[in-house]
Amino acid sequence: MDKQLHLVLASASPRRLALLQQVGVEPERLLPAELDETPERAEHPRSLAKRLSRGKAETAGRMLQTLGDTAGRYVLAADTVVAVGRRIIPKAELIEEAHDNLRILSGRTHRVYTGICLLTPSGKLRQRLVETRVRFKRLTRDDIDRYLASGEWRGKAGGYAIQGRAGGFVVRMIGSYSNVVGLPLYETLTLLEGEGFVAAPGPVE
Ligand SMILES: Cc1cn([C@H]2C[C@H](O)[C@@H](COP(=O)(O)OP(=O)(O)OP(=O)(O)O)O2)c(=O)[nH]c1=O
Repeated sequence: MDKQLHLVLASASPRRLALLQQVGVEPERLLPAELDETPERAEHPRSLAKRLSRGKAETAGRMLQTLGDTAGRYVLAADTVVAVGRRIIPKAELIEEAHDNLRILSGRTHRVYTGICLLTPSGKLRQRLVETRVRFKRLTRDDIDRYLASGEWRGKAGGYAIQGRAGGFVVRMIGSYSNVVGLPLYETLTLLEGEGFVAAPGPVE
């Protein structure tokens, strides 16, 4: 027997929604939470991903309270951070930032951390932090120029999207692929199943 939770996805990311739907989870509502994503001084990338995912869930939870819409609601949020060692490779908004990011990632192994946070109707926070290691090929000037022209880097942690052209830069990956795209599916399902979620049988559209 399937059991859907009354789930609110605190995200503006179409990729996070698509990943959830891929495994049969259909949020009842989307409630993006805008947050200042600036790291604290010397903050470790994994702490940042954890802190921001929690902040997004709590912010959306407060918004629901204001709207008087909390009864039985679960809130799910995530945050993805790319890092080389302790160095955070920021989300690229400008082409110059994307260029600098790709130069750093070229020929190196980096880590992608996604924090996920589930806020339950009784106010409990359930959190996970998932890490994937990714090694990029050495990028030529041409690789970088073409990638910048694609625009796929915009708004992406680390300045790239593995689900697009940058998939062709990946020499090796250890860990969850969905974690890199922005929502680690195994760990997310485990959290939801811990709260009683059971996916509907049969193929997902
Ligand atoms: C590394 C990588 C990141 N990303 C995306 C996932 C996230 O959307 C984004 C990281 O930024 P986030 O701040 O984690 O998420 P967001 O601001 O896009 O969405 P929201 O906070 O509303 O949930 O980068 C990819 O799509 N592919 C990749 O390969």
